[in-house]
Amino acid sequence: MISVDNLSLKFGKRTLFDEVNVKFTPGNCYGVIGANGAGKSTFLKILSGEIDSTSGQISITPGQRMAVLKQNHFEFDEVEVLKTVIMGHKKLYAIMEEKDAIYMKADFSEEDGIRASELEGEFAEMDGWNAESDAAALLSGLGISEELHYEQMKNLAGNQKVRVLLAQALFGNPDILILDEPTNDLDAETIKWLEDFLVNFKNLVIVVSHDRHFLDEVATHIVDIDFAKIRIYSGNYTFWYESSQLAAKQRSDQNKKVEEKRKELQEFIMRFSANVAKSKQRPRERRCSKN
Ligand SMILES: Nc1ncnc2c1ncn2[C@@H]1O[C@H](COP(=O)(O)OP(=O)(O)OP(=O)(O)O)[C@@H](O)[C@H]1O
Repeated sequence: MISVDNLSLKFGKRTLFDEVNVKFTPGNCYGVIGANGAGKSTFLKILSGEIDSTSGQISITPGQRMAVLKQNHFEFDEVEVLKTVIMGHKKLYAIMEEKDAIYMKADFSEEDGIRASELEGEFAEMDGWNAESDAAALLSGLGISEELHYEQMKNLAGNQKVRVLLAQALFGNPDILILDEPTNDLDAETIKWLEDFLVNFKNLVIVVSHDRHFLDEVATHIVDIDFAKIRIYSGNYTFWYESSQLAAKQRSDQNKKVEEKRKELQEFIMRFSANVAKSKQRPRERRCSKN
């Protein structure tokens, strides 16, 4: 779970977020929407710890692993594709590296043996033996064919890199998945694959997307960023849109009624004032006629 308490962010004189209080709970997929420049990407960066808020607090359930779709397409240029995906699970990857370094040693000591067996235990617990096949399955699902799995990232086209980085974020069943515009550069078939993946994903997802159809398919809740406030609504995008249209219509009908009443009252006051003025004039007219 992620809990956001009294979060504010200011850039110079501009307040991007003002005293935001929201909670994101496991099992839900939150689709983040808002006008261009409302602060969607910035909000995800605060949640993932990439940038700090001006005030307030973000609390994440201890021990939960967060995976974030990387935006820098060149970060892993010198790394093999399959390895890039596995690197998405930092702890598992660190264990693999340490294990390999020990086995490469020419002078393998008793301590090395003890450490290696500890690492093997942790590796097995994390389902490490399936890491490569899981990573390969994700890549294939995202349209990266097997002959590219052992290529370096720099040899891939831009739209292929995006898919590998997406596989990296999805790898290893993270507790919290943060995705900013994941459908960019994906074809319709791959978007469908991602929709199915997210619908079946049991943990917490927070996703920014301009793709309304995608949000309709995956979102269980809508997070609306508007005028420095953040509100969460249950339901997918269409449900949110129709509810907000209905609410806007109800507000507009209500405003019309209030305006009609105000006009009626104004007319009444004018008529009343005119009558009072007339009645004040009459005795004077009478007095004038006597003289
Ligand atoms: N480091 C920064 N310093 C100053 N202003 C910033 C900084 N980062 C972001 N902003 C501003 O904050 C606002 C929100 O940016 P952000 O990218 O989060 O919006 P967004 O809702 O994701 O927009 P879009 O839909 O266009 O991607 C923008 O006006 C942006 O220029």
